[in-house]
Amino acid sequence: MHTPENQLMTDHAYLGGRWVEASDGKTREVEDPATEKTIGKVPQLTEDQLGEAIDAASQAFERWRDTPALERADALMAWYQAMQDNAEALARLMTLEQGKPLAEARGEVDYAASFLRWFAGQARRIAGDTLASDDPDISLGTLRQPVGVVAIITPWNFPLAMITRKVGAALAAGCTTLVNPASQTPFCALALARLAEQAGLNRGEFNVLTCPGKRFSEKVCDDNRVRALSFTGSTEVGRTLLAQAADTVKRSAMELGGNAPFIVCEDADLDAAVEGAIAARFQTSGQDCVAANRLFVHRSLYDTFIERFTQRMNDMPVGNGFDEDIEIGPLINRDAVAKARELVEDARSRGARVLGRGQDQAPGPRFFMPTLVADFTDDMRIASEESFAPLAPVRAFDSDDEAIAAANDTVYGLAAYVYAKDQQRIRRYQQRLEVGMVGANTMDITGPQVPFGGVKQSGLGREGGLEGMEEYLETKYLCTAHG
Ligand SMILES: NC(=O)c1ccc[n+]([C@@H]2O[C@H](COP(=O)([O-])OP(=O)(O)OC[C@H]3O[C@@H](n4cnc5c(N)ncnc54)[C@H](O)[C@@H]3O)[C@@H](O)[C@H]2O)c1
Ligand SMILES: N[C@@H](CC=O)C(=O)O
Repeated sequence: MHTPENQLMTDHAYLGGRWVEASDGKTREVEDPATEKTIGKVPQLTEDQLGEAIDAASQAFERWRDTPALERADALMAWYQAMQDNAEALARLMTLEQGKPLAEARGEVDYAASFLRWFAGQARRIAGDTLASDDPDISLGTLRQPVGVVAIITPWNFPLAMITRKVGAALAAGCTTLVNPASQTPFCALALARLAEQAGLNRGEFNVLTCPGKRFSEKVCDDNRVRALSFTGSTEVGRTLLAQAADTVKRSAMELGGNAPFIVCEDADLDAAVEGAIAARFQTSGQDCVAANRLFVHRSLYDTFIERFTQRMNDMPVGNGFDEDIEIGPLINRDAVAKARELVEDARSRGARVLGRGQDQAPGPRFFMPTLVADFTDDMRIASEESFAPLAPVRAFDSDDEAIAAANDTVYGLAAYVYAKDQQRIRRYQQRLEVGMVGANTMDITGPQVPFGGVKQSGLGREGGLEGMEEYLETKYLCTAHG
């Protein structure tokens, strides 16, 4: 198991600062999606062990919440440094279990580590207020305090960054954390735990608990000591978790699915728009919550856009993420490929034009060749479903009002992109698009310092930025009578 690809690979879960197997010996296999070969096994912790983890995190909270902010910041910085020192091993592990091309995996390691550095800084900026009092003998103020033990459930598409964006903020605030990583990508999470241990987070502040998501969510949602639930994943599972968290009235942060529109206006720089659309649609092999899921192009540019986009798309190398120059890796499982194929067939049967190299060129059962579906209409499934595949539906529009109405015609509201030159037009789009994030003339919108999150059924709350710690802090109001 300890090949050069996976020197950080650990086949034990991390509970209360100890490396443990499942008490009933049960394990689950993890596969390399590119080859479908088993790369290792991780324990499936029992319900009792999850109870032990809650005990450990609760005890750790008693100590961690009173640890000086500077010490919490130092621990996060040591963890950041350990990630940087092991960046290549982490990236290779990610490509192995998640499948993303190595260059993208390296980018994610850097992105993931950046949250630890950012929140190390923010740990020292937690501040309450002094409020104006109507009575000179009474002083009024607020105190910011950590909410307590936080349960965290994360997806497989960004196996490091979706953890550090939450855990960095929670630990900085003084909370302790119980993380349940996606079953497809537990090794990245366990590698993070190894590095956290090196950084001194080894007494229950950060637990990585491998087991089925449902077992984890039922246990933590039932326990009053767990005061917050932070989830990143699909809207469908998010709804279930919100209902579960309601029983013990937990603080809930939800980063859910998207259906991002990518709008190319009549005055756009077409070359930039094509490059932006290629990146926004195909990064992470299309498995990105902020991926451009629907392309809207002004009719005056439509045919040229399709021609250039298709040319560029057909040049993208598809294959194992470890191979040089690969731009599109495998999808996470065969169901994802089957869904993408169904979406294409549904669109074709309703009159769309399907462009691309064809699925018979796919280098294996988990690969989906990048495909453009031209002239999509509202009755097609691709108009409303998140494809999570390298599949780009495009259609023409005639006016900005029409594009905005079409873009907003979805239950999702995570990200949107607009390409245009006129600044007033850009402003209008930014104001009227019903999303949490808008990129204008760029698709590169994320970073540790920005408030990432969605509106409508794309979620509740923001991660990163100044807002990212709010989920993990309570405001206590203090009223003091003097004399
Ligand atoms: N908004 C964001 O920041 C963001 C970021 C990344 C991914 N996503 C979304 O995540 C989805 C893809 O990820 P996915 O397929 O892993 O999503 P998913 O909802 O199927 O799974 C996410 C996590 O939830 C767990 N889970 C599944 N069912 C559960 C249940 N009943 N109870 C408790 N836990 C359960 C899984 O084990 C996994 O760890 C997409 O919809 C994507 O848009 C959103
Ligand atoms: N691409 C997102 C994660 C969503 O899948 C990010 O940049 O944080």
